[in-house]
Amino acid sequence: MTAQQPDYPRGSAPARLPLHSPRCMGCGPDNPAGLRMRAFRDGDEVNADVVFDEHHVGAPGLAHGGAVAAACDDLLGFALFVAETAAVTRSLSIEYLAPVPLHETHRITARIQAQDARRLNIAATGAGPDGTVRFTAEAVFIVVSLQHFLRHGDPDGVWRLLDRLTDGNADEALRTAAELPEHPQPGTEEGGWSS
Ligand SMILES: CCCCCCCC(=O)SCCNC(=O)CCNC(=O)[C@H](O)C(C)(C)COP(=O)(O)OP(=O)(O)OC[C@H]1O[C@@H](n2cnc3c(N)ncnc32)[C@H](O)[C@@H]1OP(=O)(O)O
Repeated sequence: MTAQQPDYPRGSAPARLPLHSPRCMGCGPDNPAGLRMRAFRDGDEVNADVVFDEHHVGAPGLAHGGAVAAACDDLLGFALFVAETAAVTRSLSIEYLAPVPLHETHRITARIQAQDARRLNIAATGAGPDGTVRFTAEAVFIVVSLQHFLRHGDPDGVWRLLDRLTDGNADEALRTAAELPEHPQPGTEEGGWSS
């Protein structure tokens, strides 16, 4: 059985955020073993519903702790749209407060707690259908330039992501990134997604 991400069932006027990639383990619709989360921005918060299924089993009937951590990491990454900077997870800490049953919808909500130079502290909560918080996450993200992804990842995939984020201006974004220092400061023009 495959997790079916429900349409956005709660809240008001959320803005759907772009995928990290079609095969992203957290948000990619084309990853059959993925979590297929659909992330939304609601003011300074981001959220997504996740339904763990047989691909994500730990103990029988329950989600694997690593799958819960993956869902949190992916949603925390969407908070970068609020910060308007590219960054990567440096540390991630999960509190598993209660078992997470398969096939139940969990709403994960994340918010930036603090930003200091290149360091972003981002926190999330994950609640079951009755609103009970079953897990929380705290992470440190470190701001990086686009060169980080070009140097270490798949340049074609980065190009496609940028093309979506910049309305077809990936060429210019990548050209500009190539002229930037490796680690721009957040809040500067160089630190933004469009740089
Ligand atoms: C484009 C789509 C984006 C989607 C985002 C999805 C999020 C993800 O899942 S990313 C995947 C998992 N993460 C990774 O692959 C990251 C791998 N790690 C790295 O590449 C490097 O360690 C990297 C870039 C984070 C930092 O490298 P480097 O620049 O050498 O860092 P380093 O000098 O050690 O530390 C940088 C700063 O962070 C601080 N810092 C580092 N770790 C921590 C920590 N755990 N807590 C607090 N501060 C820390 C350091 O003190 C330092 O601060 P300052 O600049 O003030 O001196």
